[in-house]
Amino acid sequence: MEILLYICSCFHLVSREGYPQTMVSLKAMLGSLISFFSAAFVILGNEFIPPALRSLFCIVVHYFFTPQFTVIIEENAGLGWNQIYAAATTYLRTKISYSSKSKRIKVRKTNRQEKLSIDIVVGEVVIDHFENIELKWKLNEEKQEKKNSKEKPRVYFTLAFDKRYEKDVLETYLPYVITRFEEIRKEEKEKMRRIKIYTRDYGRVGPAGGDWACINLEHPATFENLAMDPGQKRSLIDDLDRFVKRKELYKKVGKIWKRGYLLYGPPGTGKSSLIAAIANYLKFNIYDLNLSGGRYSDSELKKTLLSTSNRSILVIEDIDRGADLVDREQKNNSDAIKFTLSGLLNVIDGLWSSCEEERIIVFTTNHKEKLDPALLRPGRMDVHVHLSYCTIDGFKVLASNYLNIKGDHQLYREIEGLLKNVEVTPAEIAEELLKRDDLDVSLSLRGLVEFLEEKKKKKKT
Ligand SMILES: Nc1ncnc2c1ncn2[C@@H]1O[C@H](COP(=O)(O)OP(=O)(O)OP(=O)(O)O)[C@@H](O)[C@H]1O
Repeated sequence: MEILLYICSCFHLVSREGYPQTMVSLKAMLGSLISFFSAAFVILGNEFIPPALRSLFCIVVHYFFTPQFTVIIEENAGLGWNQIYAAATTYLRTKISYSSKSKRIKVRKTNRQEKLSIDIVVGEVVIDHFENIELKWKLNEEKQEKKNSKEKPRVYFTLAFDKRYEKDVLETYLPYVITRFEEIRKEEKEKMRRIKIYTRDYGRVGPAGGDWACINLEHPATFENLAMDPGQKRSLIDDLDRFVKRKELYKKVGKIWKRGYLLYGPPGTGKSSLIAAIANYLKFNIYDLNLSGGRYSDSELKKTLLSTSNRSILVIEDIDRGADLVDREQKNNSDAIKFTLSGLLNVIDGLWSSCEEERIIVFTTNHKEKLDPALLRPGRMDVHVHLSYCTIDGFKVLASNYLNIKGDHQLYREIEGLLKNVEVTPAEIAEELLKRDDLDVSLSLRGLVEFLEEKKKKKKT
């Protein structure tokens, strides 16, 4: 009798207490059957069935019969939008790839986007894994029941997973999806951000200072199209990457999160182009502070600097003219600018010490030798980048930019030999390569060879 009651309870025909059940659902029956056979399988199987077959059975049973829990995420939450729905839409984009199992995906791209953006399609399932939980996302659409209804179809996500993880999914996974959504949105916004270049408009701005006029930075310079020594370029990119990632380190060691770069070299070697390339790379705005053109008192200067934003590059060009500033201060002339370059850097340090975000300061000069060595020390100018006359590596970048030459060319040996003997700036070469209307590769290179030979002759005489 005991055994009979146990079997019946397994089938939910009677309750464990022995009372008959009024309703027996097919699903419950199936579940009970599985548990009954599983129990029998385990008890009998220990003796008669090989272990490999037993564990395979357990996996199959677990896969097909583990109770699933489904969360429904509607597009709207009452009158407002459902944040989890929006978060899931964005988050799942990062989970679908060309190689995913989805049979259909949606792609789109605006002219401001660099890459295709991929979206989930109605009816498709996207599998995600979080810790050891498998999550099945599906986008669903239900047409409105009323015929000719103009209402939009009801769109919602279903998120199915093993019921055991209900708490983890609701309390940890979904908040994680929202956090990722916010991060992705921030990254996307950064990518779409138009970089601006700010400058002081002296004609318009009064002596109190602080106002900057700005335009979009449309400078096409990037690290790819910049003619520079490849090793130097790599180490500069690495330095920038390291710097922007080190917020916590700077905080821990009590240093202002700023980095100073000194770009030096003859005119036309790409100092301004490099600044634009850095701004394009980091998506930082540029503030161009022309010291020689402005007359600032200490307080004016502070106001001007305080009105610059975080995550920006402050550019102070031609700082060798700073020697002029020092001289003028020493003369104690009341009309003169009331600071030295070193004083300016102290002001900057003071103002930026309370900044939460990273700042870059770039100095340029054609005459590094004229600068006060105290200014060149790390902390002031952490990285010195020498932009020099064109080498064969730099020339190849220019040839690729201007003439679309990707590989080698028969005139390269000759050009390489000439570049070793002639001081020519990338700006001069760019000019030569642009001279011919048709941009015929061989004619342009031949023209460049003639130009370099001419320069070489002049050098000798
Ligand atoms: N390294 C380079 N790579 C690619 N193009 C360059 C480079 N250097 C110069 N050019 C070309 O020459 C033009 C002028 O260069 P750029 O203004 O960057 O030089 P600069 O060193 O800042 O000169 P200056 O000291 O006179 O301000 C650029 O617009 C660009 O077309």
